[in-house]
Amino acid sequence: MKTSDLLKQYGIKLKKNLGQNFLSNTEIARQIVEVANVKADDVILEIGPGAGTLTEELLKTGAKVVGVEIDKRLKPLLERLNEFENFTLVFEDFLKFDISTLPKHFRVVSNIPYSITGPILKKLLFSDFSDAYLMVQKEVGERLLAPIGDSNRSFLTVVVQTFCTVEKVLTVSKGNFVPNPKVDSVVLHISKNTEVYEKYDIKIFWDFVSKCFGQKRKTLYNNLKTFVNNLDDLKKKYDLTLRPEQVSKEMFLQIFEELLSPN
Ligand SMILES: C[S@@+](CC[C@H](N)C(=O)[O-])C[C@H]1O[C@@H](n2cnc3c(N)ncnc32)[C@H](O)[C@@H]1O
Repeated sequence: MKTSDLLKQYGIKLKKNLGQNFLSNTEIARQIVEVANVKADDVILEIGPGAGTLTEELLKTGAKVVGVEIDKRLKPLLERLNEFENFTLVFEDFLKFDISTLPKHFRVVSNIPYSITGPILKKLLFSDFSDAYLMVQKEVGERLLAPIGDSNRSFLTVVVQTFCTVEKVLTVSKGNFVPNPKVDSVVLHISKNTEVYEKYDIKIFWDFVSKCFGQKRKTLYNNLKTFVNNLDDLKKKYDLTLRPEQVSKEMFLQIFEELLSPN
């Protein structure tokens, strides 16, 4: 059944504040599952299954799917998928969900709510996930993929690109959702770089880079000055006159190692 008909049948009006732009094209859901190469022995986390369009395609692969949805109004609609024995449905705010209950190396396939992209990424990056296929708004995708020197580059870009490999695998136009969002979406593949995870503490690096981007328009020197006492040695080795968006992930890692890393 079409997503819009399902919503009508269950009398559900979508909420903007929950980022409820539901996928209405089953073919796109199939493409995402295919590109993610979902296998029967995978454990897949889906954040916000919504009306279950993507969920149903994930379940057909035989993979164990754990859907975490905040909106209890969607219960009757999503419970139609309980016929799949491989489905676990949890009604909870994902940001409060105990992610440690998932087995190590779980995978993520989700069309995530736009307004909490940052907190979702933080929770995933700090977890035992192995890789994620995330549908995000195009501009979020551009920010996470932004190269050195691009004004779109943020501290999140640096952390994600340092600890993971990020690539765009699909573009999905706005016409494939109900209601239609203002912008197109992209599907990103974010895959954990285990060597970097083993060597550095992502939580400390997250705080470090976030402070380095404290004032994006100022130089790295001026940002570092706010939390490092003496920059004399560092100034001799690195060009601290760069703005944070102009600094490579390698240079961030080197400075991090010198200053803060306990390893
Ligand atoms: C962009 S929609 C995607 C829905 C569905 N996966 C699809 O592709 O059609 C985002 C979904 O996330 C849910 N959501 C929003 N905030 C959430 C949160 N904090 N925790 C869990 N789910 C949330 C919304 O209710 C909605 O179902």
